[in-house]
Amino acid sequence: MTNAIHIDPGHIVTARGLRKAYRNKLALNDTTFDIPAGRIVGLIGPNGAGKTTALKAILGLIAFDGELSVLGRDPRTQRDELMRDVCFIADVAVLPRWLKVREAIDFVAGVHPRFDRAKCERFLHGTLLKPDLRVREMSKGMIVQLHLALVMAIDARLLVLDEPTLGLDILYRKQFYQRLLEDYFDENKTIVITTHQVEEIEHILTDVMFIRDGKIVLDCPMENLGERFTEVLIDRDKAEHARSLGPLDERALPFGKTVMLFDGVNAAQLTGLGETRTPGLADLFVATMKGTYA
Ligand SMILES: Nc1ncnc2c1ncn2[C@@H]1O[C@H](COP(=O)(O)OP(=O)(O)OP(=O)(O)O)[C@@H](O)[C@H]1O
Repeated sequence: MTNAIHIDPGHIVTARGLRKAYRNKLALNDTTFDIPAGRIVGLIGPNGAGKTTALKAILGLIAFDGELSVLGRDPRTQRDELMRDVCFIADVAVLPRWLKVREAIDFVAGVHPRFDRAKCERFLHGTLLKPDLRVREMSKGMIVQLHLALVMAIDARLLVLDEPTLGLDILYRKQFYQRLLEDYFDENKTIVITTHQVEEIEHILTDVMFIRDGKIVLDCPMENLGERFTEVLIDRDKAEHARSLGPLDERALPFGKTVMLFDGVNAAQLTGLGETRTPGLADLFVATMKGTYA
């Protein structure tokens, strides 16, 4: 049965029916998705949804059941080959505190064949990160800058980022994503990012996947969200009729107004109910995940 899945050569990741059980908890439960090349995919889900487990499977760091192809390889058996084309940062707290900037560069240069030292030094130029500065002397934001410089100097086809900006202030977070977009991403690269900070990455994503209880519950290119989902500011006297169309979610606003979110309801049926717009990713996330902690 192995290798029975059809793998589209344009896809960087093909996952079919992934399953990972931790004692009595299913972290991945028939998880199925594709990641095409040249995309920036947000894997978004509540705490404990299985995001990190999915990334660990992609990186060949855990055992699991199901079919998974990453850059045409099985991460369980071809991890070493795979790592030549894949780059990841788990989180920014992993660098040892005694490490100097120059040693961090030497280390990555030693372990990663696609690391471009000159490019890394260009990224560091103009920052406060001088070669002899130690990690313990850096602020959290400076550690992120170092990480960014190290990671963006690696010419990897797939970059995997698990909560890359956790614990950092909004200025650094914005800068991180902006640089990722401007200085790293191109059509030959694919980026997978997990995060809770939906609003900040929304504008750089090309695709979004929502994961809940180990299952992909939404998988959609950003440009198609508007076709599928509509938010309507319902006129007071239209609420009953609107409810009969089965909104995914409903929330009250001041002055007796109501906002309803519809999935796949024809635009023609919604006109006349009130003002319509495409929902933001955060509202969509909240609506989709309702009842998670119930
Ligand atoms: N090593 C482990 N041993 C036991 N259970 C684990 C282990 N790793 C993860 N789990 C469980 O698997 C589930 C999925 O965890 P995972 O870390 O993938 O979630 P996540 O979506 O990344 O969550 P968060 O947003 O909180 O980081 C959780 O219920 C978690 O408790």
